This record gives sequence, C-alpha cells and structure tokens, in this order.
Amino acid sequence: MKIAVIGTGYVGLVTGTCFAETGNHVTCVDIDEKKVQKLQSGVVTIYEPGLEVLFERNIRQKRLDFTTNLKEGIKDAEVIFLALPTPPGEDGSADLQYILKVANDLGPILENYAVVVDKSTVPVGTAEKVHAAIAANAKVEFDVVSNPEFLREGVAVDDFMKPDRVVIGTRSDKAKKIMENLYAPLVRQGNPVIFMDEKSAELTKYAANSFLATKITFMNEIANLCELLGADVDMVRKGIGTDTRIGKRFLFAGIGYGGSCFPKDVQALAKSSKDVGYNFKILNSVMDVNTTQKTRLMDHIKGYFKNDLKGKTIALWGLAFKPYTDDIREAPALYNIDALLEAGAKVRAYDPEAMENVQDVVGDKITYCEDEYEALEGADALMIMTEWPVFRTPEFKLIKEKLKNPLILDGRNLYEVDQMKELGFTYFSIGR
Ligand SMILES: NC(=O)c1ccc[n+]([C@@H]2O[C@H](COP(=O)([O-])OP(=O)(O)OC[C@H]3O[C@@H](n4cnc5c(N)ncnc54)[C@H](O)[C@@H]3O)[C@@H](O)[C@H]2O)c1
Ligand SMILES: O=c1ccn([C@@H]2O[C@H](COP(=O)(O)OP(=O)(O)O[C@H]3O[C@H](CO)[C@@H](O)[C@H](O)[C@H]3O)[C@@H](O)[C@H]2O)c(=O)[nH]1
Repeated sequence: MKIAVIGTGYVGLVTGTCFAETGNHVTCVDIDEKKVQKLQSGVVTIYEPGLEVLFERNIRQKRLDFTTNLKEGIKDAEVIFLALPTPPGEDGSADLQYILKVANDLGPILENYAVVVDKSTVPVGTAEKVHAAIAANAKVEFDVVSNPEFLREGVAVDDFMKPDRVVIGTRSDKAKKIMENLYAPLVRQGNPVIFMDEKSAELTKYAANSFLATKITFMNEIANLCELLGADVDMVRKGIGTDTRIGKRFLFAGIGYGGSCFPKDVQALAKSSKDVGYNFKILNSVMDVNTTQKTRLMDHIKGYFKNDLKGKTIALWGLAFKPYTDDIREAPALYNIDALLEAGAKVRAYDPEAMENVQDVVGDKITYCEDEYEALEGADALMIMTEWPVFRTPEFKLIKEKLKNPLILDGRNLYEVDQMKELGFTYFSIGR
C-alpha cells in the first residue's frame, strides 16, 4: 500500500518507519526543512531505541522516503496519516491549527480517493472538522478516520509493532477495509483492532491518558501520605498491584508525570468537559497534585539547608522526562532547575541523551557534565530526576567522596532506604 505521513516527529517517524517495515511504501512529509534534509541523508532525528535499524533498512529497500512537498508526498497514497502537533492553546484546549492547516491544504490536491487518518491526539469532533476543511475544496471522494496512537516514548517501536490494541473510529465500510488491511500484519500477532465511531475513538485516547495520569497521581498522594504516617509506598504498591483489578503497571510514585502527552491531554480533556458544561472534578485535582509533586523534593532540600540554598551547588542526575528518550517536554527536571536557580543555587547536570535539548531551553544557566560523577564535583547534594538504568547501581563510595554533604534526594526511589542509611547518606525519596 502507498502511505503518506504528514508530520515527521516522534509519532510520524515511528508510524512511517513501522508501516514501511510491514511492506508499505511510505513517504513522510514535514515542513521543517532541516529535519527533512537530515532524514533524507539517513540520520534519525529522534532518540528512540530500535528505530534506527528499521529506518536504515527501509530506506535502503526504498520503502521509506522524505519530502517537504505535500503534493508530492501524498501522490497515489491510499492512506494519509496526520501526525501533527496538537499543543495546548492558551486556554488549555488542544490547538488544532496545524491539523486544520494541512486539512485545508489537502482538499485541492487530493487526486484519488484516500483515507485521511487523524493519528494526532485530537478532541472529540475533530474528524468532522477535518472532513469539512478538506471537503471545502476537494474534487474527489475521501474519508476521515480517527486512529489515535498509544505508543510510549522510549519503547515506541515495540508499542507500535505489538500494540495492546488498535482503535479505529470510522463509520465508512470502505475506510474500515483499508485500515483493516493496513493493520493486518499487527493483528496477525494477536492484537485486537477495535472499530468504533469517530467520536468514541477520539475520546478513548483522552480517557486512556487521563486514567493513567490519575492512577500515577493517586499513588503520588498515597506516597505523600506514607511519609506522614511512616508507611512505605513501595510495599503498598506491591500490596495493591497484585490485585488484578488494579494491575501492577503505572503505580510508581515519583516527582509527578511529565512528557508531551499526559500534562497536555489531561488539561485538554478538562477543558473539553468545561466547554460542554461538565466539571470533571477528578482531572482538576490530578493537575493540582501533579504541579506540586514535581518540586516535592525542594521542600526536603530547603529543610536540610535551613532554607538557604544561596551559593549551594546541586548535582542533577537525569533531565529527560523519563528514561530512554531525549524528550524534555514538561520534564520535572526543568521545574526543579527553575526552583533551584530561583533559590540562588547552582546546578551541575548530567543526562545520557537529553543534554542538547536542555541546553536549547536553559542555555548556560546550568553546567552540563560529561558523566554522572563529573556532575558531583564540588556539589552540596545530589538530586535524581530520571530513572536511567546507569543511575541504579552507582559507586556510592565515590558519590560520598565527591559530595560536600552525604545528601541524596531521589525523585524515582532508585535505592533501598536501609542500604542508604548503612552507607551513611541522608536520603530522601518519595513515600518511604
Ligand atoms: N510523542 C508521543 O509519544 C505521542 C504518542 C501518542 C500520540 N501523540 C500525539 O501525536 C501528535 C504528534 O506528536 P509528536 O510528539 O509526534 O509531535 P512532534 O512535535 O514530535 O512532531 C510533529 C511534527 O509535525 C511537523 N509539522 C508541523 N506542521 C506541519 C505541516 N503543516 N506539514 C508537515 N509537517 C508539519 C513538525 O515540524 C514536527 O516535525 C500529537 O497530537 C501528540 O499528542 C504523541
Ligand atoms: O508508574 C509510573 C509510570 C509513569 N510515570 C510518569 O508518567 C509520565 C509518562 O510516562 P509514559 O506513559 O511511560 O510515557 P509517554 O511516552 O508520555 O506515554 C504516554 O503518553 C503517550 C502520548 O499520548 C501515550 O501514547 C502513551 O500510551 C502514554 O503512556 C512520565 O513522566 C513518567 O515518569 C510515573 O510517574 N509513574
């Protein structure tokens, strides 16, 4: 099948590459000329484990190419994916300008019947809007389908190739058959495709992300309570996670959820609800709790230094919003950097993949280090922001030697509390 993917970011590049891997001819389109040039010259533009191998193979076998020209990109495409940004607007709602711009552009240049697929996360009613925008100038028939994406960064290729489920919202039999064919290689591995109407598919995506964000937030509140009551959140997590009705996953307490999806999608669902006169109370609480949770360790560090962080140097391990990605969108580390700088502290940071992205945003306000131990040089304390595996079994002796005070504030609960005590550290973690 010939496919076009419009928008070649995290979702677009993974979608395009994976569909090329299952035998389709894919053209990825992006307006970012530099990005397209890089991709054309064989450079993967995001850090995503497992992607490079598929990317190189499918370029070599001529199933995957890149262009900035929309008309050229969609030529003969049976399916056109929109994997465009839907960032939060000023009022918190999803900003549809990128989607609707491309929909407007598509109308006059469609030459054959095509299925236009909303892959981006978009509010209920967007498929209708996209349909209307294309129809305004279209000369041929087309369908608009909602096919939200559930991949997680860091394991995106695996999530895409072996999804728990594929959700497809369409009431067109023709579009349904084409989408069924396209996803057949993934379905054959036993993963269900769930067909529904467009609006239900659109809401499914927001419901999934909001539910997961709520689950994490609930555990963060349990963790905060554990600290006051003297209980251990890791024990409570194990105790409840073994109940299959609750499940083991997404129960890890920490310094709040970040990333490009949960924060914006929870906000957008709350706003969509408000727009139709419904006060989605849980979501408002989830957002409130998450805001304070991100900088929860600041209370402890301020307490330790008697509210005086002026001139103190703090080492930060981890900047990405989660391991195995270079993505720093809404990363808790950024909020802690702001809070530390505001309190007059200096920051020495290390992350295995996200340093360049942080440098673009924070510039030379902090010091970037070659590795985790260099970040400790002359530091008064260590704060852990991301659970990269390399931080899990460090040389504690070396940490102690390098730090001016044996103080570790761990936002990801990487170490055993008893072991840290034995090693002579003052150790703050979350909910233990
Ligand atoms: N990142 C994720 O893990 C993830 C997972 C599931 C769903 N989503 C959703 O998918 C959508 C895309 O997210 P992303 O993280 O891939 O975004 P991204 O910012 O990484 O990529 C979007 C790309 O679209 C390009 N673009 C913008 N306007 C364009 C135009 N007119 N024509 C062609 N290209 C254009 C940008 O240059 C950029 O490369 C969002 O709605 C997001 O919520 C993201
Ligand atoms: O038990 C947990 C699990 C996650 N997190 C945090 O939650 C955030 C999001 O993590 P994760 O869901 O793994 O990453 P994303 O790549 O943002 O993926 C989410 O957002 C995507 C974009 O919509 C969806 O496609 C995915 O299904 C959904 O999991 C991160 O800050 C994590 O640190 C926790 O604090 N505790």
